[in-house]
Amino acid sequence: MIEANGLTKYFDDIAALKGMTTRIPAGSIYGLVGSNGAGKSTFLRLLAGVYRPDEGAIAVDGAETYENPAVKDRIFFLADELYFFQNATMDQMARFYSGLYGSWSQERYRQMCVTFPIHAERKINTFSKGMQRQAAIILALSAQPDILLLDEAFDGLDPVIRGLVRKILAEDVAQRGATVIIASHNLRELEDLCDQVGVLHGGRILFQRDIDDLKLGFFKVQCAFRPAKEREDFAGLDLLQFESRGSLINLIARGAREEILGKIEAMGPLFVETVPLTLEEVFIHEMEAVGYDYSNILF
Ligand SMILES: Nc1ncnc2c1ncn2[C@@H]1O[C@H](COP(=O)(O)OP(=O)(O)OP(=O)(O)O)[C@@H](O)[C@H]1O
Repeated sequence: MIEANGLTKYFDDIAALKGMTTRIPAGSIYGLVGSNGAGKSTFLRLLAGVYRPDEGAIAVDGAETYENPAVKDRIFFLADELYFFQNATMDQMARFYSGLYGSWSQERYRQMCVTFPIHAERKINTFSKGMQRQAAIILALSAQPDILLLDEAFDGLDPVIRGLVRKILAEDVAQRGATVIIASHNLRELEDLCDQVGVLHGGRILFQRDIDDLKLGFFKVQCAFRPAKEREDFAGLDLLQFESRGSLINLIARGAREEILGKIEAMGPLFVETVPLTLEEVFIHEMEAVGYDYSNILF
C-alpha cells in the first residue's frame, strides 16, 4: 500500500504539491492524470525517494521513502526524460540494472529482447526516440520491481508497441502482484488499463475513482418514442444529460443498466439501446456533478 498524507513540495515559492493525499493499494494500476505542471512528476519523485517532502509524508507499506534503500530497491522509476550511460548498449545497461535490483530477471530480459523489435547489442544512442523508450521499458520490466513508476511512458511509442506494453503491465500486476503508477496528461491513454484514476490539480488529488465503478454506473441511452417524450417523462431516472430531436432521444443516466433499460422499456419505446460511455465522458460528467469544469483541468 502506498500512502501519501498531506504531501507538500515547494520549489522556491512554487508549490508543486499542496497537501496531496491518496492511497494506492498494492497489486493495482493507478493512473495519475493532470495537465502540464500539475505536479505528477514531483509526486513520482517523492515516491521514488528522490525528493524529501517539505510537509506531510509518503510511505510504502508504512516505510517513508526518502533516502530509504530498502524501499528504493522495490521501486523502478522510469522518468519522462530517459537516461542511459553514454554509448551504452542495451546489454550493458542490463548488466548495470541487474547489479542494482535484486529482483532482476535475466531470463525475462532475454524474452523481452525477442518480444520487442529491438537490437540489444546496438548502442542505444543510435535508436530512434520510440526505440529508446522501448529500451527503457524493457529494462524496467526486467528489473521486476514491486512498484513501477512510469512518467508519460507511452510517449513516442507506436500503437502496436503501446498495446504490447499494456498487455505486459496487466500481466505483471495479475501474476506478480506488482503495483504500477502511470502519470499522463492524457486520460484516453489510461482507459482500459488502470484500476483507479486520480486527477491531480492545484497540487492535490481533486477526484479519484475506481474505473469499474465509474463505467458500471453510467449509461448513454438512445431511444425513440411516438408521440415524442419530454425530459419530465423520464423523472424516474437519474439523468445527467438529456437531448431530444423529434421522436429521437439521447440521454445519459446514472444507475444499473438493467434498471435504466427496464424503466425506459416500460414506457413503450419504438426502440432503445445503450452505448458504453468512454472514460473521458464519465469523467466529464462526474466532475461536473461535483462542481468542477473538466475542460479547465485536463485540457
Ligand atoms: N526541479 C524543479 N525546480 C523548480 N520548479 C520545479 C522543479 N520541478 C518541478 N517544478 C515546478 O513544479 C510544478 C509541478 O511540476 P511537475 O514537473 O511535477 O508537473 P507535471 O504534472 O509532471 O507536468 P508535465 O505534464 O508538464 O510533465 C511546476 O510548476 C514546475 O515548474
